[in-house]
Amino acid sequence: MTDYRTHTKKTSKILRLMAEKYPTKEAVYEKLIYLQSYLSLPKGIEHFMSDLHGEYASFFHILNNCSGVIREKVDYVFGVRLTEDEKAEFCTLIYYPKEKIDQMRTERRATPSWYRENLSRLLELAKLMSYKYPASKVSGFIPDRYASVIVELMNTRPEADQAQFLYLKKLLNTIVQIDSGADFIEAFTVLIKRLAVDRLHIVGDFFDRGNRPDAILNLLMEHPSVDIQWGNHDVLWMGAALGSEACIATVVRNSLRYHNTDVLERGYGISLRPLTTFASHIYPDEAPLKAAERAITIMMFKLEGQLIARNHDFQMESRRLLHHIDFRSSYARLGDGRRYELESAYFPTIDESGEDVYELTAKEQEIIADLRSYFTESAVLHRHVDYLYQKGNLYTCCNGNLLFHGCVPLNEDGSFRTIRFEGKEYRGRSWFDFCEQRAREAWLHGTPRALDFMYFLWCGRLSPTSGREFKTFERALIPDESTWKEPSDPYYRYIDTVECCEHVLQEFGLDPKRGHIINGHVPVKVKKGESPIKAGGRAIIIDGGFCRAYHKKTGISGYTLISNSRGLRLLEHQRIADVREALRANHDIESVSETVELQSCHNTVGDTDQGRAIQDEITDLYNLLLAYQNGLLKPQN
Ligand SMILES: O=P(O)(O)OC[C@H]1O[C@](O)(COP(=O)(O)O)[C@@H](O)[C@@H]1O
Ligand SMILES: [Mn+2]
Repeated sequence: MTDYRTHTKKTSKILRLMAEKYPTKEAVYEKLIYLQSYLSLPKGIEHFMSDLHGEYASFFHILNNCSGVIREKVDYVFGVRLTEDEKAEFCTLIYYPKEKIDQMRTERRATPSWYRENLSRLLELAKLMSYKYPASKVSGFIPDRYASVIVELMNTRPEADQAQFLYLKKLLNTIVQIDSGADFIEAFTVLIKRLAVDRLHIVGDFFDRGNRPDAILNLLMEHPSVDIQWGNHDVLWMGAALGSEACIATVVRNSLRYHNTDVLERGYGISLRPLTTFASHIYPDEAPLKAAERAITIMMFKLEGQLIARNHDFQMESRRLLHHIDFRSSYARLGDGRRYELESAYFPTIDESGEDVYELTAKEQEIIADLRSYFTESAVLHRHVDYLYQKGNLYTCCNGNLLFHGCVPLNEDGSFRTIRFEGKEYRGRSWFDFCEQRAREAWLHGTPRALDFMYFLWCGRLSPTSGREFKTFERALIPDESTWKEPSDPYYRYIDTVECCEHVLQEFGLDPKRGHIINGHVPVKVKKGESPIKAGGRAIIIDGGFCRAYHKKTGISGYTLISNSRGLRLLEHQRIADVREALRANHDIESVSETVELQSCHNTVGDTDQGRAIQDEITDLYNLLLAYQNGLLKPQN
């Protein structure tokens, strides 16, 4: 009885709230008709990318050419009506409208007929691409200032009727005559790009290696529909911004290694001056950058060592190695019991005879405190980190697929690994949920334990974003490369088996037979014949190496995975293009397309997560209509 009453009370509360939004029967009809029919349209196009690693030029181009989709649509619409050169030039106009128009003006080719011709081509393309969307959604994609004229243009049917043909001609002529051709071209290109990508998923690693992660994030922040799955490099920077000293030292070290100090200094206003001055003092024989890298590396090992010592649950004891250095002989004893010679025996900042090799010197403390204040006070960095927290998660379940950067920790036999942490046990999804919660604690409360945790997420063997035992100590200090190999989680082997994929999908509440796992983190060595498609398409690893440093390894320059109404398709981007190159010769990134999965029937909006939410709304609307009809609620007139 009580249950029934609470239930009806709750229902009528929902109905009353809905009645405020839809006060008349007509308003309910309108919404119901719209939602019901929307469910039958093809599902929106999702694009997935990962491991952007600061490669702004490539990302900018791929965002502008919508991963190659625009070129395909142009081919489809204009086929042999335009020559290859004309199509290439038209594509460049869509990718870079402002720059292309400037170029045409400088070359005195921007004639009224050029404007008219291109506007009419853009209109034709936009019309074809809009068929997948309800009209109201299309108008939402049009930049406000031009909405009414573009809607008018989109509604013309010149092929059906002579009067319509003349009407369209007049519209275009007037636009050009009053000198607004350039504005309208630009507005159309915005619309076309929105129509090409309904949702963008970035499966982690914005930062490090490439030099403009800040510009990537600025660009992305303008995109209307994005979600992010954090990568290990992202959590490292997030931890640094929030004040973790171990994260700060590592970020600075990575930037120095890749000569990317501009990101820090110019992008985020973080001065490395105190560090470089100090470093050139203690390593006078080294070049300034090298000296700074050496100095911060030792600080990083000290801070990391302290952090590992106070966090046994991270299970990273094997990474505390400074105290295994025999400073007199300049050898270090590693976990395998063997002694390895060090690259250098010179450790001016370590008190070799002292009690604690992990203690920072007074000067080091001063430097890290300075750096810490720069990181925690950089407004630009904090805007980016807030965005990563707002749009990002450790994993995302979207339309039946599971997205995360690294791995689900497994045992050697492929079962989920149980992880003990602070007296509790976690495995599979519960471990992801715990890790995400702790990462959010760092953002919301900045607790020391959560800040330490961010470092663990960056490089912990059990971290879902890493899943590798980093050999930073060996890579930095021991020339013998046999010590550099980083053992990784069994997940990275098992992911090639259908059984493992199904097990993981099920663990995250997804249909094991229909879902896919989408990961980044591990560069796919295409050159060596490795495929990004695992377990017959149940998992796809889309780290194609946007980052230049990895091109040699992967042999390509990045992937975009595309999910449309017919299935999944992978685009392999062949070589980097940039704006100048595109404008000079209308060059595009060449992309090779591979079908991962082709469905026999089209997926509709009704088959998506959004579709299921709409279905709920429809049920509520029917109930409201019923309440209006049977007098439970009174509609307004
Ligand atoms: O997530 P990613 O891109 O694989 O980066 C982490 C890797 O980078 C490293 O820190 C190596 O970096 P370097 O190439 O700069 O030496 C490895 O130890 C680690 O496995
Ligand atoms: Mn990674």
